[in-house]
Amino acid sequence: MTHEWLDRWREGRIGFHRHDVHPALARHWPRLGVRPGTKVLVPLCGKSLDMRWLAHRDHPVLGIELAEEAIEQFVAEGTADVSRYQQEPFAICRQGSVELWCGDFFHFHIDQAAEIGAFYDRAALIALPPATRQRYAFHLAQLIPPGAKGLLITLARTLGDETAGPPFQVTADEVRELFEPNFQVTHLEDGESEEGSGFRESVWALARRGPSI
Ligand SMILES: C[S@@+](CC[C@H](N)C(=O)[O-])C[C@H]1O[C@@H](n2cnc3c(N)ncnc32)[C@H](O)[C@@H]1O
Repeated sequence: MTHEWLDRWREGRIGFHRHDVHPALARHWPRLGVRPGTKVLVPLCGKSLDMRWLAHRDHPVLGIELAEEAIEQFVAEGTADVSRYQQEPFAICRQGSVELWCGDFFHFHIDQAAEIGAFYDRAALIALPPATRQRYAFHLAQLIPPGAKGLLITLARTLGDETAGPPFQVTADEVRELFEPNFQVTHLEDGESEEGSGFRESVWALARRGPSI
């Protein structure tokens, strides 16, 4: 799967990338009550413009992305100076208040997550095959401190093979199964299914519960 993502970026097969800010982020983030200044973790971030939206609202952003191409494209599309440094095994690229960590999300360690106080997942969970999603939910719970909140956007298929992907369908039952052990899970909305897209999005607010994991 790792190589497939790198191939996609190299070949420009990035249909998942949006050229605008996700409307559900703009609509729901302000209602989560995450304080300005809180650092937001964006796992499997691609070169999402949502990170700039969060940064403009005074949130330092820490994105984690496997593909160097994605990170280079993100900073090339920005205007601020870029600084680069290393925190093994990640190569980090900082532009303004957005830090992009190039490497595998599952290698990102709790010690590196010290300042994180919120998260945003659009097309991260649904990029992962079923067996990896449990690992993702557990890893996220390890990185997020009690009380921290996040927004999660999932997809359900309205057409075609329900097991195909990426993107993978993640049902409401699965969201609850994956996250309820460690998060309070609130369903916020089901989006419209865009004509012919074959998908319907769902938006969730998650709040990390006490220390048990
Ligand atoms: C479906 S895309 C979504 C990107 C972004 N969240 C967005 O909304 O545009 C999934 C991204 O996750 C990256 N990725 C996949 N597995 C990863 C992993 N284990 N660690 C970090 N990034 C990963 C891929 O390279 C790809 O850019």
